[in-house]
Amino acid sequence: MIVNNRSVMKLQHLSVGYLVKSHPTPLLKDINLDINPGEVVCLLGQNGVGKSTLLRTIAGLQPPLAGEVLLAHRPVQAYSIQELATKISLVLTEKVGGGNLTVEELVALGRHPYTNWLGLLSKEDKSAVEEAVALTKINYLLNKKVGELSDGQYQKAMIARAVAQDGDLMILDEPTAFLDLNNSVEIFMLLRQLALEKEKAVVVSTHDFHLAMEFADRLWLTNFNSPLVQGLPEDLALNGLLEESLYHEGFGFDLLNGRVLLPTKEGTTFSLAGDSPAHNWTKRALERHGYLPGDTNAAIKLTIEMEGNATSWVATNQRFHSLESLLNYLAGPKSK
Ligand SMILES: Nc1ncnc2c1ncn2[C@@H]1O[C@H](COP(=O)(O)OP(=O)(O)OP(=O)(O)O)[C@@H](O)[C@H]1O
Repeated sequence: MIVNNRSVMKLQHLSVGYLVKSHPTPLLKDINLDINPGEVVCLLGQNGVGKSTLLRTIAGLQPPLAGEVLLAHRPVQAYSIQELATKISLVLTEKVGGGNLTVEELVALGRHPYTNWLGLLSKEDKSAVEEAVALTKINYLLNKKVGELSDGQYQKAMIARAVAQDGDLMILDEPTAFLDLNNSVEIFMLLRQLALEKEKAVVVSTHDFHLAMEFADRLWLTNFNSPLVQGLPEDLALNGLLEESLYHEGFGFDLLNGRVLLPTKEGTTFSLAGDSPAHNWTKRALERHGYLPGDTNAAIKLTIEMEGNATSWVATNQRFHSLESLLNYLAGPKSK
C-alpha cells in the first residue's frame, strides 16, 4: 500500500448526506481519498447528486453520516471554528449578508481568523488583502458596496476573501456559476496559480466540463447510486470512466471534440471534398440539420473551396457563399 504523507486532508470511508426523519440517507458513500497540496481537483456530477453536501462535509459545516474527514490527522469536527478558518478557505454559492460592507472590507474579513481581539489588521494582513485583490483583479471594485455588486462581481469578491484567508485547503462550490467565459477562465487560471505557486490544495465543484478538463489535475466524478471515481482527467478518459459518467439517456458525448452527440437516425448522406478549416464547421451544420456523413457514394457531394479568406461550397454545379444559403438550397422549397 502506498502511504501518502503529503496530503492536506484524508477522507476515510466517508458517507455524506442527511438525516431524513431521523434515518441516515446517504448521497455519496464510502469515499476514500487524499487531497494533496499543489493540486486542483474538479468535482463533477449531475444536479442533486450531492456535490455541495460533500464540500460542506469536508469543510466541517455538517457532520459525516459515516467515516471520517481528517485534516492534518485530526477529525475536522474537532477543530474550533477559528482554527478551521485558518486552514480551510471556503467559497459557497449562496449569498451571505454584508451588503453594506465595501468590497475592501469584505476581502479584509478573510483575515479575521488572524487578527487580535480588536480586529486590527497587521502589516502582514494588509499585504495579504492587497495580494488577494491583485490576484483576483478586483481593484476597480474596492469602494463599491457588496450589495451593489453583480452576481459575477460578488463571486470574485468572495474568491478574493478566500484568497486573503490563505488556508492550505481552498474549497469552492461552483465559483464560476455566474461568470462569463473570460472571468471563468481567469478564475481557473488563478486557482491553478494558487496550487502551483503557493502549494494550496484546491477542490472546486463545477458544471463546466471543458474548463475542468483543461484545468484540473484530478477529477472527482460523482453519479447517483455509484461510488465516487477519481483520477487524472486523461486516465479517466482513457479507461472509459469519464465517458461512462457523462453518458446521458438520449445523447452521447464526443470527448475529444467536446461535442454533444445526438442519436443517429436515417437520413440523407453527404461527402465533403476539399481540405479547409471550414470542414468541421460544415460537418457540424449539416449534422445539426439531420444529414449524415457518408462515403463517396453519398447523395450530396460537396466541395469546399477557399479563395483568400472567402469560403464557398459547391454542390451540383452551384456555388454557395454561406452555409445558410447551402442549407436552404438542400432543404428545397418550403411547403406552407
Ligand atoms: N438540509 C437538507 N436536508 C435534506 N436533504 C437535503 C438538504 N440539503 C440538500 N438536500 C438534498 O440533497 C441532495 C443533494 O443536494 P446537493 O446540493 O448536495 O447537490 P449538488 O450535487 O450540489 O447539486 P447542484 O449541482 O444542483 O448544485 C438534493 O436532493 C437536495 O435536495
